[in-house]
Amino acid sequence: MTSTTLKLKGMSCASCANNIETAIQQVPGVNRVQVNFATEQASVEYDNRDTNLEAIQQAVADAGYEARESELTTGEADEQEQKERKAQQRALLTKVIVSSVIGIVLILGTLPIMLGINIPGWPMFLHHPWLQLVLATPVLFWCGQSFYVGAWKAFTHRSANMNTLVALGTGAAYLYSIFVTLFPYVLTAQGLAPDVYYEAAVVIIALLLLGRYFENRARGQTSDAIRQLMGLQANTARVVRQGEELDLPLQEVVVGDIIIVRPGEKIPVDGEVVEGSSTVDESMVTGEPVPVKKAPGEEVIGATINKTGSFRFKASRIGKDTVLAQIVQLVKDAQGSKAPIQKLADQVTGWFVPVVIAIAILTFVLWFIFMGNTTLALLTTVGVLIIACPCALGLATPTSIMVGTGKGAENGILIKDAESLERAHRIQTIVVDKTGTLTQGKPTVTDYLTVRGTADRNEIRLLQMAAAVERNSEHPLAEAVVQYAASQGVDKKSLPAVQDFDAVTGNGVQGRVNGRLVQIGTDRWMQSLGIQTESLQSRRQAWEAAAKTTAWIAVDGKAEGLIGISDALKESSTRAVGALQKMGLEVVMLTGDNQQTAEAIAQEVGIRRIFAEVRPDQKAAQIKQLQSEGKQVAMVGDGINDAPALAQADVGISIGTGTDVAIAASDITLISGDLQGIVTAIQLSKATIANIRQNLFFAFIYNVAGIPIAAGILYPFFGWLLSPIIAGAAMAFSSVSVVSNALRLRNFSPNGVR
Ligand SMILES: Nc1ncnc2c1ncn2[C@@H]1O[C@H](COP(=O)(O)OP(=O)(O)OP(=O)(O)O)[C@@H](O)[C@H]1O
Ligand SMILES: [Cu+]
Ligand SMILES: [Mg+2]
Repeated sequence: MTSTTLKLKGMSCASCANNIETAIQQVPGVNRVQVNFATEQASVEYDNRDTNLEAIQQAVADAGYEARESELTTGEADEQEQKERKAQQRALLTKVIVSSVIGIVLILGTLPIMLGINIPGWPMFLHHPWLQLVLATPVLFWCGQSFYVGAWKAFTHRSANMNTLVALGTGAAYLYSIFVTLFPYVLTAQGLAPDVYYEAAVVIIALLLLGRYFENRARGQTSDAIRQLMGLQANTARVVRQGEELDLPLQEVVVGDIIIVRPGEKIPVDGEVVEGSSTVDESMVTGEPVPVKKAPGEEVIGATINKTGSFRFKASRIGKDTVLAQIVQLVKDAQGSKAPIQKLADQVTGWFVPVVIAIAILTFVLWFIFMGNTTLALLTTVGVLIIACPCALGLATPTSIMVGTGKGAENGILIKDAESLERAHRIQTIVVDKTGTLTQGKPTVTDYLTVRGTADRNEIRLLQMAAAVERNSEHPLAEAVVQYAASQGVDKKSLPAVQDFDAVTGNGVQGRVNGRLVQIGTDRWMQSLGIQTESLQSRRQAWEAAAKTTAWIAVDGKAEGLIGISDALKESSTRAVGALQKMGLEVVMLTGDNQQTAEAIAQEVGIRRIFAEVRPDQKAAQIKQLQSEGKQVAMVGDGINDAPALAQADVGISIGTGTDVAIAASDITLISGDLQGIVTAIQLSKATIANIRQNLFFAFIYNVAGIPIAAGILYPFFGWLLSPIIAGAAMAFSSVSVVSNALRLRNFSPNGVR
C-alpha cells in the first residue's frame, strides 16, 4: 500500500472536490482517497501492484483537473504557492476592477428606468441596448472566462459544478438580452417591455470575482500557522570545521557538525550539548513558557532561542528530520485531512448542482406557464442558479480545521488529523497514566533498608547485585536503582555479570549474579513467589503512604532489602487535573504501581478514581471497560509502553518529552510535558467544532433560505423578488463570511480554567 499527497489545480468549488474524489476512487487499486478543497490537496492510498501514480493523475485529468506530485520541500512548495497565489490575485484584481467599472456604467444607464423617473441631463445613451451589449461582452468572456471554461470542461466530462451554475445563470441573462436587442418587436408585439439584463450578468460576474478575491485572500491566511512555524527556522549556523568557525547556510550543516551558539541566538538544528550550558526558550516549539536549562548531554531543539549562556552542540538531526520540520509536516497533514462532521456537507454538495438545475428549470417553467411572464421567469431562474452555489458549504469545515490545527501547533499541541480534533470535544473521561504523565518520570531512590538493619555489612554488596540486575532493565525505576547504587559507592563499571536476566512484566526483574538468584520487584510478586516479607512491612506501608514506589530485593528466595523510590509530581499536574474536573470531566488514574502509592498520589493531585496494579498489557482492557460504561475516553500517556491503551482510547494523547515529536501513533501530542495542554486541547476542539457549526449554519442558510426566495416564493405574498444581483452578492459573500468566521479562531487562546 502506498500513500501520497497530490497537489490539485483547477477546482472552483466543493463539487469539484467531489468530482475529483469520485474520479480517483474509480481507479482500480485505489484504496482510500480524500480531496480537500481548502488545501487543494488529495491524499491517496493505493496498491502499487494494481495501479500507479500516472493512472491516478490521468483519472484526475480526465475529470478536467490537474494533479501534480510535489517534489518540493515544504518551504519551497509554500514559497511557490505564495508566488502563484499573488500572481493569481493580481490577475483577479484586474478583472474585478474592469467588471466593476463596466457594471457601474451599466447600472447608471438603467437607473432612471429602474427608479421610474426622468433625470434631466442623465447620459441616457448608456441605456442603448447595443452599447450595453458591447460593454457587457468583454466582461462575460474575458473577466468571466474561468466560469465558462470551467463549465464547458465539466460539461464535456459529463459533470457539473459551481461554474455550470454561474455560466447558466449569467449566460441565460446575456443570451436573452441579445435576443431582445436583435428582435425587440417579438416582445412589443406581445405587449411586453423589451428589457435587457446585461447589467445583471455583468454585476453578478463582478461580484463573484470580488468574492473570490476576498476568499482567496482569507484562505491564504488559514495556513499562516505553517508559515509562522517555518519562519522560526534560523538561516545560518556557526559550525566548527577543522578548527575553524564558519558561518554556513542551514542546508550545508551535516549530522555530527559541532555548532556554536551564543547568547540570544537561535539554535539552528537539533542536537546534543557537548560543551557549556545555558537556558533555552523553547516556547515556540513546545508551548512551554518557562526557559529550560541545558547542560552537556542534553538535547536542544532547532529554532528555539538561546538565552544567556553560550554552548557548543553536536548536530543530530537536520533538514526534514528536525523536530520543527516534523511538526510542520504533521500540521500540514492534519490540515489536509477531513473531519467526520464534513460528511454531511459532502453528501449535500454531491447532489447540489443537479438538484439546483432541476429547481431552476422548474422555476422557469412554473413562472412561464402559470404567470406567462418571461421576464419574471428569467429573473427568478437566474437568481436560483446564482444563489444556490454550494461553495460556502465546501469551505465550512476545512477552513476551521486548518486554523484550529495551526492554532494547536502554536500552543504546543500537535493534532494528528481533523477527526482527532473533532473527537476531542466529546471526551467525558480522561485516563491519565501515573509515571511520566502525572509525575516527572524521573524516579529517584530515597530510602533503602536491609532486613538486617543499618549495621548490615552486606548493605553495599546487596546494592551491587541489585544494580547489576537492574542495569539490564529499561524501566525508569531500574535507572533510579543503578543511580542510587553509584551514589552509595558502587562502581558502575565493575558490576558483576548477570545470567538469565528476565523482566517480569508489571512485577519486576530477576537474574543470576554469581550463581545467586536476585529478584527485585513488587510486594505482590514476592507474595506470589512465596517469599516472606514480614520484617519491613510497616516501613513499606509508611513509604507507600508517602507516595513512594517500593521494590523488594530478594536473594535466593529470601527478602533481603527494601527500596523506596519517589517520583515527584509535575508542577502542572494538580492544576491541570483541577481544571479538567472543573470542565466536567472525570479524571481517572491508571498505573502499574501498587494501590497505596497510587492512592497517595491521587490524593495529592485530587483524583478520586484509580486503577492500580494494572499490568501494561491490561491497560487497554481497562480503557475498554470504561468505554463499555458508555463513556468517551481519552487516554494520556507517555506513548511508549502505553501505546495499546492510547490506541484503544477514543482519543489518545501522548506527552512528548520535548524532542520526541515523532509520536504519530497518538491522536494528539503535547510537545511539552505540561498537562495543562490537555485542557487547552479540549478547549481548542470545542472552539473549532463550534466554529464549524456556525460555518455550516451560515453556508446552509444561504442556500436553503436563498433558493426559495430566489425562486419567487415570497412574490405572491409580498411582491418580493430577489434580484439576480442580490443573489450574486449573497453567493459571493457566503464564502467570504465562512472563511472570515474561520479566521476568528485565530483569536483562540487557552483561557484560564486554571
Ligand atoms: N525494573 C524494575 N525494578 C524494580 N521494580 C520494578 C521494575 N519493573 C517493574 N517494577 C515494579 O512493578 C511495578 C509495576 O510496573 P509497571 O511498569 O507496570 O508500572 P509503573 O511504570 O510503575 O507505573 P505506570 O503504569 O504508572 O507507568 C512497579 O511499580 C515496580 O514496583
Ligand atoms: Cu460557488
Ligand atoms: Mg510505566
